[in-house]
Amino acid sequence: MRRVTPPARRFLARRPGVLARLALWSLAETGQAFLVGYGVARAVDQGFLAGDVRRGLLWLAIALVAVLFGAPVIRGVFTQLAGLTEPLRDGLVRRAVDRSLARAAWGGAGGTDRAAVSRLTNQVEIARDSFAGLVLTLRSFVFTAAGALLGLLSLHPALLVVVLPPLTGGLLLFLATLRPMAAAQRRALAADEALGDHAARSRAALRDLTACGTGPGAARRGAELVDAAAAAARALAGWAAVRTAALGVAGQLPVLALLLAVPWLRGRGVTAGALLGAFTYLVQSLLPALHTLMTALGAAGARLLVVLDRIIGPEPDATKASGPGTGMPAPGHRARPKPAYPAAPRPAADPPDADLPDAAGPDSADPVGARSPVRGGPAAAVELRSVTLSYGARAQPVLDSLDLRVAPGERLAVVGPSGIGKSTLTRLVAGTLAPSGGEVRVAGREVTGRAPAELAALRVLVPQEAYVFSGTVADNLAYLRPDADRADLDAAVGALGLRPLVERLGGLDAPVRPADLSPGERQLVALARAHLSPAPLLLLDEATCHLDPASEARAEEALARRRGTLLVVAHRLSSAVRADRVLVLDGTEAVCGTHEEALERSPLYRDLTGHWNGGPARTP
Ligand SMILES: Nc1ncnc2c1ncn2[C@@H]1O[C@H](COP(=O)(O)OP(=O)(O)OP(=O)(O)O)[C@@H](O)[C@H]1O
Repeated sequence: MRRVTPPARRFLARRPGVLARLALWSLAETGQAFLVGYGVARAVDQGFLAGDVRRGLLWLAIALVAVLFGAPVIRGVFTQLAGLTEPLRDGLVRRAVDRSLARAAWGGAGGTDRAAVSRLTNQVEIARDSFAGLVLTLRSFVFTAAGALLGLLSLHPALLVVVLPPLTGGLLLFLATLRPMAAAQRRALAADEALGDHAARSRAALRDLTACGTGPGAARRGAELVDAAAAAARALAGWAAVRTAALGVAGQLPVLALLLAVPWLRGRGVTAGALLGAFTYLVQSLLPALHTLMTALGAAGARLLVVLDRIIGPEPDATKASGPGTGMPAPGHRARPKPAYPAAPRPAADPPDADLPDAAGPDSADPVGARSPVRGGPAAAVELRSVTLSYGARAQPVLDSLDLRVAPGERLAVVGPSGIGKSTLTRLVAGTLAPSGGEVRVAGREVTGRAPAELAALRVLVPQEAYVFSGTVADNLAYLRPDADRADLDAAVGALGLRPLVERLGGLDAPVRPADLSPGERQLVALARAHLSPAPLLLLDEATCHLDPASEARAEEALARRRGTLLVVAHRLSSAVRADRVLVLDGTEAVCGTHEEALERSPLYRDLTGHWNGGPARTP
């Protein structure tokens, strides 16, 4: 109230003409309210009870004309009302836009004010409608009540003694609920905005969520916000119930009091006509006006205060806007930018290979919670046991009873014609696809059904379409290893041949706009990120397809030098030749061996190498 009152006063003070015209039309309402009860009272006392039917009918006709006169009065009021509501709406829109632009300017990229849409549309409309409703009802109540109370006084002062106490008592009771109701309304709006903000951020970060496997975390946060919004709405409904009870008391008690006081009033000389007139005032004018006022004040008034405060009140503290639970950076957050979900599960910050079964001692940390099933010997880096995969109950299997064992530190190239199942195999090994039959193990641990965070500790999958997010170069590189220092980042940049790109962008702290990078450059960034990852298994699914042969060779060599196992879906002969072994997928057949063995045993591989060499198929 304190914050909203001064600008509201200034707003009204600038429009004396509109207010004067509104008051004139409202005065007509006072006369109308007065005449309705007064006409009924005189019709009874001086007309029908006095045996003068004509006079009675004349007074009734006067009361009727007063009622009918209500229509042009309301029309006049509405015409003047637009002179208040429309400038208010324009002013609020201007204010909301100014504020959002200012926030965007402070926040820079990612610092935009996502609640602005809610303020510009929903909240401004709420303010305009609530303000119009309030002006209408408040004004109507004041002028109608003045007419009705004047009428009661003119009929008999004793009538006021009976009617006023329950009326004011009910009003006061009602006014006492306004403050807690406004607080509940504020909480409900805040919860609504937080939910909207979360939904907008989640939509913008869908790729991050999928890439990092943080979808369940974001969904949990969304569910919390939905619960909070529901709780706020319930609290609001609770106060609305209290207000309705207060309304009942204020609305019905005066009539009841008047009924009970009839003998007492008669004893004080109140005539039957005056009593009827008093009931007319209550039932026809005062109580309906009071009812509308209470409803409007309780709902529209509380809403208006809260919404005005959000639009013209002080800026919320940006640092508080994203509490620790939100997992979202605050608008204007300038500290080292992180991907949209910093709480995303990341691989354990152990040194590289700490997770390798052969590197881990008996007491070393076991983030996945399982050990090699083979006692005394190192588990295979990748192990497929009779793995079958069909995309559908009746579909032909893409992989059929495939057995494979890749030793720790080995480099395996997977080759085969388009659509044969190479990506399917990498997704199975990565644990993002469950086999229809058989078992997939990475570092001795079955991957199917594991939580994304556990999978992230075991392997990194770099797909063909490399993912680069808005942030600095360093953010992008260190995403899978947040504790990497400058020397680590620099080493990865050098190893992957990324230095010209980093220099062109302006160094490790320079911002990256993914759209400004070529597909090959994006692949280099993704490969350097994978290079830094502590996960012991690297899966490259045509992750170098946009690189020239020299860059590809350099990247693959760097990734192979990194301690750990490398599984590469190859699209060039050189890639297969560099590998320790080649897995040739050929429908239901699969051949696995060194390059020479594969050439010898697989006609398909011979065809492929012939094609890759640009010449006819080669037979050894
Ligand atoms: N989600 C899916 N639903 C149904 N079928 C799919 C799905 N994903 C892949 N397939 C089918 O499975 C087969 C193997 O696809 P996969 O992407 O694994 O082949 P690939 O060897 O990686 O092909 P490419 O070299 O063209 O990338 C294809 O016939 C493909 O149409």
